[in-house]
Amino acid sequence: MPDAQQAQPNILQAQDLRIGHGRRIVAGPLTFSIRPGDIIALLGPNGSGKSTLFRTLLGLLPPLGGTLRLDGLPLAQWRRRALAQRIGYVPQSWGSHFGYSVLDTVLMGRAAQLPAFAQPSARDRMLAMVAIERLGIAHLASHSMHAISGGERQLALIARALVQDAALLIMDEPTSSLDFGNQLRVLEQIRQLRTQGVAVLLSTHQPDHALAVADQIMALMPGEPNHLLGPGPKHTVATPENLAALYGVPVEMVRARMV
Ligand SMILES: Nc1ncnc2c1ncn2[C@@H]1O[C@H](COP(=O)(O)OP(=O)(O)OP(=O)(O)O)[C@@H](O)[C@H]1O
Repeated sequence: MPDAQQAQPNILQAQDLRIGHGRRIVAGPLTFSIRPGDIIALLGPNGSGKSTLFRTLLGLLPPLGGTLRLDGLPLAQWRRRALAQRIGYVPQSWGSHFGYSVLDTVLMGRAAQLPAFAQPSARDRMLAMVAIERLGIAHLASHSMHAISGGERQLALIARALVQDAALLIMDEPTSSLDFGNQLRVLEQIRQLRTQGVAVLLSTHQPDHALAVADQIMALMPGEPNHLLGPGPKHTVATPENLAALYGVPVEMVRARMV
């Protein structure tokens, strides 16, 4: 990590955080911090608590222990709108029943930055179109979100997060339903966010994607409750031994390069 980045104050800091549902602690204690420009990949088998962690970081689930601070202030003290201006979220799927167009959906990303009830401006529309073009879906701008493929919908949701101007983007398996070309395109977009000082925390079931895009990796290791390995430099966390312990299968690694 460059020195300048290390000197930046934390955006998010979790100290001995315990996460879960009701009284059941799924994982913890978790201690990590996220600074501007960090790209951190979160690995963990099915049911290990990745979504539970994201929901906790988004203020949708209360921590079951420890502390969680955004810009130094306990997360519980943040108002929802202010939180949405600081943290953007890219879900795995689009749950809306409304037939919004791709452009309208991406424009919703600007809403967090606008005064309440304000209409998006020409600049907001321009920023939305730029993001749509960056992700290669300009030809779908006027299409309904219901009338495009799952992978195209995911690209639209990533475009929506890009225009949000949030300091931290949380991405739930951002490449899961994308074809090979779009996976590389999205990983490249994520890497470019670092140059804009945006921090990204993303989950993935593909360790090779974590190695391709992240600076640091952390993993929810099996246990009662699950515990955190890392975050640390990617090649020290994603070792064959650690990945074998994480997924319960023998792992051999070969180095390949993404061009
Ligand atoms: N709403 C809920 N109420 C109670 N328990 C839940 C709820 N949602 C998830 N869980 C449980 O919490 C644990 C962690 O689930 P979570 O969805 O966070 O895992 P995950 O790592 O995101 O899994 P996947 O990779 O399959 O998406 C699991 O044991 C799950 O059954």
